[in-house]
Amino acid sequence: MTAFELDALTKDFSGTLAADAVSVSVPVGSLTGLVGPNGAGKTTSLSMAVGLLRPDSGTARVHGIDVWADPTRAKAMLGVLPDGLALPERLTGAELLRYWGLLRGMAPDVVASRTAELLRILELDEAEAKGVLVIEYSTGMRKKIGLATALLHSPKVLVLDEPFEAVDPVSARVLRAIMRRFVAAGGSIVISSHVMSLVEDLCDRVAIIAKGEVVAAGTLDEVRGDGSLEDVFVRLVGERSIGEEELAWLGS
Ligand SMILES: Nc1ncnc2c1ncn2[C@@H]1O[C@H](COP(=O)(O)OP(=O)(O)OP(=O)(O)O)[C@@H](O)[C@H]1O
Repeated sequence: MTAFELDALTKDFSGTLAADAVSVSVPVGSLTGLVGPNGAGKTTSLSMAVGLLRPDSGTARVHGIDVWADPTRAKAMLGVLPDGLALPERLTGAELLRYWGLLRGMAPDVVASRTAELLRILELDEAEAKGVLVIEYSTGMRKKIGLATALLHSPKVLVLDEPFEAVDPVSARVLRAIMRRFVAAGGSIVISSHVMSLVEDLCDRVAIIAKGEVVAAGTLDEVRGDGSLEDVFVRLVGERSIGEEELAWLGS
């Protein structure tokens, strides 16, 4: 069964075809990695898939529910960590989560207990005790509180755009453990990442996107064959080297 289906999602930004019929299937219980070079169309595709950016054409379905035709039901099943998350910043992490949970119609006592647990597991509880506001958070702390907002309502599908960006190695382990726990409990995840080793370690499926098109997709083993994911990525996306004469002024 498919948890999350991106079906021919297309977006043209005044002549830039950022996503050209992007189709990606995320089976239930899978952890799917979306990889591709800068500007490939990952954020555009994921934003359309979760209901943040209206596609020119194509659809996205969460457990069969169309994200754009039935957003309320679809979004109840989605937990989203967008790229460059805009958060209300003059709140502490706990205040932000309470506000987020109540907006979603959750019971206040459930919000309170999950908030305390998430802050503790994500090691944001010390900052909370000192009354640190989200505006004062580091980039990695912002990722973590963003992930907490994505998890709070116990969604069925997590969509995480660059979840490990700026996150320290200890916290990255915690994030990986949370993701594995989520999948073991029957959830499904799609992440975008530039870190191939991490995708190989964490994901069971992968889609490579380049210039707005999916150029390879399948299980990790199907996509990488006998080589590494990085080898396949570079082969499909094209290598770029620096010539002898380029940047010659550096160090002169
Ligand atoms: N709001 C926008 N208006 C115009 N062009 C856009 C907009 N958002 C993205 N683009 C363009 O669409 C293309 C895909 O961008 P996108 O952010 O989806 O790539 P990405 O794969 O997420 O890149 P990165 O890995 O650098 O985050 C790029 O050419 C980008 O310049």
